[in-house]
Amino acid sequence: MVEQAQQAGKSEIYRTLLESTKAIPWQIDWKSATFSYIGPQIEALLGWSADSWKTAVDWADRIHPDERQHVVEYCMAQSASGIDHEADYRALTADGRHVWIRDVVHVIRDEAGEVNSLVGFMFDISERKVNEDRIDELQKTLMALSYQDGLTGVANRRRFDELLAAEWEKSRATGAPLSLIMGDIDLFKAYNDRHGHLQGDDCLKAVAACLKAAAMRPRDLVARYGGEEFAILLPETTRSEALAVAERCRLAIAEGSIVHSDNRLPSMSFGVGTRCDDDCIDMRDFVEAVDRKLYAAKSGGRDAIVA
Ligand SMILES: Nc1nc2c(ncn2[C@@H]2O[C@H](COP(=O)(O)OP(=O)(O)OP(=O)(O)O)[C@@H](O)[C@H]2O)c(=O)[nH]1
Repeated sequence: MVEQAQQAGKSEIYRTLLESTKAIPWQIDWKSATFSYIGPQIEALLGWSADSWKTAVDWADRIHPDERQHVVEYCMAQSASGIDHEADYRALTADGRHVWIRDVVHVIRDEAGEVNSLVGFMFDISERKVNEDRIDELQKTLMALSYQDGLTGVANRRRFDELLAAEWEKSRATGAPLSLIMGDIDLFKAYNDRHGHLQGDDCLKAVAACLKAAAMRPRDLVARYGGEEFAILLPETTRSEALAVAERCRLAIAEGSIVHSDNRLPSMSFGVGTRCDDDCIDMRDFVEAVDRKLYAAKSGGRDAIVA
């Protein structure tokens, strides 16, 4: 009698403890797939009353459709194999929102070793998920910034080098032409001396914008190669198409100006090269050859294109 009373007292303590935690305890009978217990705290979290959780189907129906199939299949397979497991998913609330849940599941076996029931805790991990999403976003932003020129916003040298290597390999493998334009602002030192370094910076930004507007295909890449030199990588672009892009760049700059001061932009010289099947030289030699053409355009009088 005393033992029974003690036992009942203990159960009461356990229940009080279970129902005062933030984690939500639950139990499912494996054979009938019905809830034998779920903590009343579930209502505060999701809005569904404890007695509305009758079967495993109620649980599955309240999982976000994007992860429902995966989560249900995974939990069923682990449970059937008698393996403790956990799953993260968005649970539907009674008012149509979703809350990120981590369900931690323990498999209880009977004396014969057969799965008898599942017991677990649901944890509200929405705050953690929000933080994880923020960290993911920050990482993406950092990644993008590490490939961007801080002044002009176009790709930086690092991005250019990586993409050139990748596009070079693609071009070699497929035989598709790959073109490169190298452009350098003419007499930029004099421009800086006349207008000041800050106006020089604005000039670089305006030039970058003109080049971006001229290289329009999705795979084209405008990069700041260094100082006042820019590179434009043009995958699957023939020599004559690349020449047309270079001419568009030259004209855009001739017509462009710095927005706030209305100062005209200095002219720009360009070298253009195309990797074709028959002149499969080394990638570095290719870049150097295009650079030599650029300097030929400079020594020929500037504001010119040499292909
Ligand atoms: N404002 C500004 N100037 C820069 C930047 N990077 C390089 N420059 C300047 O660009 C100028 C390049 O001068 P040079 O290499 O002598 O060539 P140039 O005067 O353009 O003459 P050519 O190339 O022969 O037409 C230098 O004065 C650099 O200081 C930058 O980020 N901002």
